Amino acid sequence: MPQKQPQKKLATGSADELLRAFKVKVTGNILWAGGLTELVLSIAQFLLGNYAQAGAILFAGIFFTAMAWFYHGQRIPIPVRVMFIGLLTVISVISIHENQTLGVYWTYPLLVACFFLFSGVLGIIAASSLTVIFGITSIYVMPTDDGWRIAVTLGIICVLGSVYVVLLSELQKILRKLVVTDTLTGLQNRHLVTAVLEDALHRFRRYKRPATVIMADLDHFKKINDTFGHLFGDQILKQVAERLQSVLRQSDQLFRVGGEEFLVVLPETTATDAHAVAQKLRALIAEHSFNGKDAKTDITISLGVAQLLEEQTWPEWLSAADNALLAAKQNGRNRVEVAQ
Ligand SMILES: Nc1nc2c(ncn2[C@@H]2O[C@H](COP(=O)(O)OP(=O)(O)OP(=O)(O)O)[C@@H](O)[C@H]2O)c(=O)[nH]1
Repeated sequence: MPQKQPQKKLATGSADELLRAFKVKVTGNILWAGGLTELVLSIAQFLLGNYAQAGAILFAGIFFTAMAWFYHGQRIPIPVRVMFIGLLTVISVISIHENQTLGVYWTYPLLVACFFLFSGVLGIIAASSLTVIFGITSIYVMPTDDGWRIAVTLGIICVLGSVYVVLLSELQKILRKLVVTDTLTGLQNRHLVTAVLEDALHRFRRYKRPATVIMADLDHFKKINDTFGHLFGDQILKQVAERLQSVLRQSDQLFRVGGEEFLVVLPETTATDAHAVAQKLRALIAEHSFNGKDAKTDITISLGVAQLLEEQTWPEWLSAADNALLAAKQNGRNRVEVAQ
């Protein structure tokens, strides 16, 4: 039985872009909200007669609002985010020192904001640092019951937030895998094809490294479905995927790009070598029968090979392989054709 090779790790293209755009929006909104809240708070402190605090908060408010406006719709650099948290931490520490318990209220939202402003481990590090700083300050300023209570509740929020971040990152990994995986065969689906082809194109243009694609399509698959049923057809597709994968190298990428259509991207491979690979794939499918739950059948596959050419775009490259596949079908199926 052919061995299935592990899938390679790759960026998820548009799924990652969506996530990045969402993060940009969230961090941008936090900066806006933080800046505007500071402006309002500075007025309140001014009216209460706390002029030094009002001045510090006003400075922070103007700075953050300006940053939010400046980086509107863009990724906010980490140093700016660190400044945001750092400045508010200093203000909170002063506030705890001046107002005791009343000053502690602002530490909780600030702690939670760390998890939104920084992703993954960075968020946990930022929140832990704040917990330590606010905890020590509270115990120092209010050494009896209050200080310890505050330190413990801050610690609990930090731990819960960290657990949530880890959970979220695991969930993100699973979702990323689901987005790029064909659920029937376990192969990569067409989601990553563009990224992989563009990468090959880049290597070709920059380092003159060859790359070739093989477009493969099962022959008369409709007949298999019609004769044995769709479930049997699914079993065949799974087995075909396993057989194809078993022949390929670790560096080759196999995709299921359509119902009974597969794409192989072979980096560092010329059309001559890819033709040999395609022949091997063809023979592997044609030479042994496929066993489903209640039936057994023979099947063949047609393949089109195209090496990336100078001045070709990736859609033109793919289209060349498609045309070669069409030629293979027209010339009798169960054969390999190479793009001219
Ligand atoms: N079982 C199963 N069948 C599928 C799946 N996706 C597509 N198909 C079937 O694949 C068949 C493709 O048929 P055609 O496009 O006519 O191609 P063909 O019969 O293989 O003929 P040629 O490609 O010309 O050799 C259709 O019957 C689809 O229903 C799937 O996920 N599972």
